[in-house]
Amino acid sequence: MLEVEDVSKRYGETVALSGATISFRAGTVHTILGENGSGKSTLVKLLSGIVQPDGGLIKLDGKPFSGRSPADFQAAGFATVFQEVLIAPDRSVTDNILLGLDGLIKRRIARDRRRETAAAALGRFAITDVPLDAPAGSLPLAAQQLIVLARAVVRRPRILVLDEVTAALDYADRESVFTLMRQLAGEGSLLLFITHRMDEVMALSDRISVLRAGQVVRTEDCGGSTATELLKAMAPQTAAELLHV
Ligand SMILES: Nc1ncnc2c1ncn2[C@@H]1O[C@H](COP(=O)(O)OP(=O)(O)OP(=O)(O)O)[C@@H](O)[C@H]1O
Repeated sequence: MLEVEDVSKRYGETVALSGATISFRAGTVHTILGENGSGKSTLVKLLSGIVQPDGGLIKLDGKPFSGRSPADFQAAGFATVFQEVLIAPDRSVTDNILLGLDGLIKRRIARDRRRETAAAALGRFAITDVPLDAPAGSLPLAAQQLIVLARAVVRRPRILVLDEVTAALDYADRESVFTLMRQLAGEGSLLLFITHRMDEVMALSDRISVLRAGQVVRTEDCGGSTATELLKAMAPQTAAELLHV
């Protein structure tokens, strides 16, 4: 469904990604595992149109995808939830969830349906009650994280990229987000899940790619390696220190 082929990205002297090749399948949760600085966020930015690769190709449904901007990627069915919570603090929760959607689907959602649409998106996974009319900036970080997740879900993306999104959430909401991810994958979407939490990786993933120093060092089905083997692939030095191997 989605392929990243031999993709490279440098920032000045720093090589953030080097010859990265990963094939992603529809209907799967595909986890990208890597240490800080391994290139995960760069991959996320490439797959949301925020940065362009220096070389290589992104393919969608077997054809080169030439999107150059976030709007192009959104129109092609991508949605990304970033590590940093991006909200319009003075706007209501409803406005924040529907932000940009009116333009995207080329029609305005009728006024009376706005709250209903926002509530339905949140209702798919949020356990914590999030007041729809409150200014989003007045709410705790965890509620803001739920808002940006709902903003992605309401678009019904084919490809949903979640970059370290569970850190701010409490246990119940986190579990519920995981259930949603499995549901969306079951409905045929591709879920790209960026994390460095091994417990989440093993519980959720269908496929796993490991990034190290900008390179994809392996892609395999979950269960192909133990958590220890994945840790060794991701961070050999840390693994050696922790495991005395
Ligand atoms: N805008 C930038 N300018 C210069 N260097 C950058 C920039 N963005 C990323 N880098 C560098 O590129 C490399 C890969 O960074 P990236 O943020 O993709 O890694 P990451 O795995 O997402 O790390 P983290 O988990 O800390 O977000 C790092 O060495 C980083 O310092």
